[in-house]
Amino acid sequence: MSQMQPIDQLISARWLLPMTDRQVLEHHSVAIQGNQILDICPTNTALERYQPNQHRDLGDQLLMPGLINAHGHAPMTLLRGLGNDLPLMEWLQDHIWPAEGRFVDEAFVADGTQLAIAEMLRTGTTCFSDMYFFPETIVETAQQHGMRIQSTFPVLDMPTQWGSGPEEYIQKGLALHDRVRNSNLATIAFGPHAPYTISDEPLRRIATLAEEVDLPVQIHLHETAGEVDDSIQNHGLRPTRRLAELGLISPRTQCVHMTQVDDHDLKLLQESGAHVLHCPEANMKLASGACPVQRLLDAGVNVGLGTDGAASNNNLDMFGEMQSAALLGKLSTLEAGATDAYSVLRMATINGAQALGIDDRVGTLEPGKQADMIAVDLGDILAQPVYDPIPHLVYNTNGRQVTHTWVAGEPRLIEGELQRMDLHGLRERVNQWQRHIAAADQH
Ligand SMILES: CSC[C@H]1O[C@@H](n2cnc3c(O)ncnc32)[C@H](O)[C@@H]1O
Ligand SMILES: [Zn+2]
Repeated sequence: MSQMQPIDQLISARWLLPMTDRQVLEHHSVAIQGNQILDICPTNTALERYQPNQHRDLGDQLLMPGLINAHGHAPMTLLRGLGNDLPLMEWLQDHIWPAEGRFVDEAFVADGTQLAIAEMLRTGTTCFSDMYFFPETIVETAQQHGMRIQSTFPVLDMPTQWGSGPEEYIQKGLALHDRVRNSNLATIAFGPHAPYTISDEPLRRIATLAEEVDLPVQIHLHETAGEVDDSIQNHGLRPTRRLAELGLISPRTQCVHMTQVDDHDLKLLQESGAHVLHCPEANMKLASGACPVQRLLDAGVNVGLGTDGAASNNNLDMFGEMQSAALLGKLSTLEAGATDAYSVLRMATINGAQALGIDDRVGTLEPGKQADMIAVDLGDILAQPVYDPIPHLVYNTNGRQVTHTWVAGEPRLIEGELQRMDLHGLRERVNQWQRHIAAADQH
């Protein structure tokens, strides 16, 4: 008789979506050893082949890769709902930047990040990219709660609570990179805020350093038509062209928003291998515009998906974001076939991983990859019938249907309950922040 192989965990479900192609596997299991996927096979075979330390049979649920929120500002959960129904610059200048100037410190960043992590783990996100002040605190909080992160350290011309100017931001960011270079969960990237908050000289320096140290660069780009017009006035160039001339449009570049794309911009993106990160809900809420996602995908540009911060969304639920991406893509082109459900699921998984440069580790369920996975309950009567799980996930599902979340094989959400997080203490601190911030916003 053949020997059964001892393994750490076996997780079985009615449906399994590996996201390596459009297949939906039925009655399959994932075998996990340590933090990695060892095998994916029919459950009958798995039960003959493996002797798991723990076997979790999820019944009428679906297993898929954890979602990758490729752009956001985690601590801004504490500013959720501050300044609504306003365009970008009014929202930033009259509400957000004054509140940040007054309240952002390490405690604000730690509490806001924990709140964001609670929401993201609860709604199926296993990896997030972040751009905010005090990235050291953000990375530490993500590591404490076992979440995968790309932390992009901000670089701007002006001084903030975190630093005096480009030189100090870069020096602190690179020191953070040095500290986490061996981490399994955290990677670091440059985060020049936007073409309108940083001048040519530091942008050129970032391009050189990113190449030398081999780090990605994430930047808000072409968020509004106004940004493009201002750049033409101030620099004689559209922002993407300006960045390209400074050496900053390359396969390591993650361009956030891109609601304005002319033929020349498209060519620059296509030929450089730069990535686009689409944030449909923030773009709709601030009336910034619509990123031409299908046109980019058709041209071979990799497009990931992000929520942006909770202050312009106003949640971090990537299921809602997928639905918005699919619907906005159709409305803005008047093509029902645009941004189809499978393409949007790819944007929220493997495309995000590619943009962040971690697709060798996450983004699909495959042997050898990290066990970053989620289980989604498709059994509720309100979700019946399920003809095809792929469109069902995009058009019917919301983040609260996520029942389990694993990061690197560790369960962070079990049967809807966040593990190892003091939600009571967090709620008290968030209430305190709200009282202080609301009082200041009225003056
Ligand atoms: C430099 S840290 C991040 C900085 O970005 C601000 N921010 C949040 N959302 C947006 C957006 O959509 N466009 C531009 N800037 C944004 C945030 O308030 C921080 O100041
Ligand atoms: Zn943003």
